[in-house]
Amino acid sequence: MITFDDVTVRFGGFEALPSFSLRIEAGEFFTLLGPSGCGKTTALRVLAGFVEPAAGDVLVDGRTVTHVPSGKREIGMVFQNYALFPSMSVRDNIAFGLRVRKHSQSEVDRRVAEIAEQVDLSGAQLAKGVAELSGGQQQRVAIARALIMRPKVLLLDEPLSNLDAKLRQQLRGQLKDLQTRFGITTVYVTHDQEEALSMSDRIAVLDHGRIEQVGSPEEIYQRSATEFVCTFIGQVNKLSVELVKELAARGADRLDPGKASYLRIEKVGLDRSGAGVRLPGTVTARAFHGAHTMYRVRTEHDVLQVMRSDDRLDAGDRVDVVIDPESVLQYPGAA
Ligand SMILES: Nc1ncnc2c1ncn2[C@@H]1O[C@H](COP(=O)(O)OP(=O)(O)OP(=O)(O)O)[C@@H](O)[C@H]1O
Repeated sequence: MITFDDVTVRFGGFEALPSFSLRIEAGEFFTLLGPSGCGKTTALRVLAGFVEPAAGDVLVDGRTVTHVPSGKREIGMVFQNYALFPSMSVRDNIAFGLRVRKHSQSEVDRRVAEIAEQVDLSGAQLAKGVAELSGGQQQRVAIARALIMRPKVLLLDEPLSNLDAKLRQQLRGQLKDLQTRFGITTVYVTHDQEEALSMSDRIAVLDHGRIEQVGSPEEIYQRSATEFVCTFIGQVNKLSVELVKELAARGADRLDPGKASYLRIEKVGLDRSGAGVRLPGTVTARAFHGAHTMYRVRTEHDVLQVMRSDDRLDAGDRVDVVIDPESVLQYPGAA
């Protein structure tokens, strides 16, 4: 549906995207995830037609659009700051694109009413000025304004990052529901790994303009392909050479102590019944987070961060740390 074929983008002498290739399927909720400056917005802007690549092509529905002007690409965009017209009413903001294209008044009225209902904006809200709406409502206006043009593709550039944490969480679900309901191919840009994991069908993790891994949220998280992906997604313990040697000596002979080794914080067992290699440890710190508790546990070789759903332990408690060698992720590189 969307293809980036060897796309290279340069700003002066700097290559923001070197030979970027990616395929996004029709109807997918696809996320470009990576740290600040990794090139995700640049990739989105190439797709939208705001940045022209130095080499390579972009295809939408099998048609090359590399040199097609932005306005003719049938692509809707929602930005971080919504880019709404502050002096216009909600209704006029949503109707803007149709009016520019000279649709009849009755057609505009019909489509505004239809889209407002789909994104849950009431008649009273349509009559308000955009500044009178909350951040979350303004975001729905921005989405309605994009969707009313019936684009083939919806691009969302960090659309939740201006909102407070609680609302952001709520809107993740709403946005995903909307996308499912419309079935529209969506490309989402974020640096927030939790957002990416909870909303996406597939994710591309980017670093320095290069794709490190493309996969489902589960693949990216459970089978991180590179050390960068492993440490960028979720929280991990880097294991010492001594600890990996001990695991290897105690039966985990697939583990290579010469490699960089990681264990996700929720994979460290503190439960006698767990399967794996047991190591004596002492809890040195505890932080209660409500739904889970974080512990620091000292073992002979390492201090491990541990996330547990129960909070029965305290600093000073002796515990059995249980490590299932199958959960250890290893990568070439410095151990
Ligand atoms: N118009 C431009 N001129 C020069 N350099 C640019 C331009 N746009 C982006 N860059 C550079 O290209 C790189 C990628 O930028 P981009 O905005 O795509 O990153 P990003 O991953 O979206 O980051 P953020 O999350 O901070 O927005 C950065 O190093 C940035 O400084």
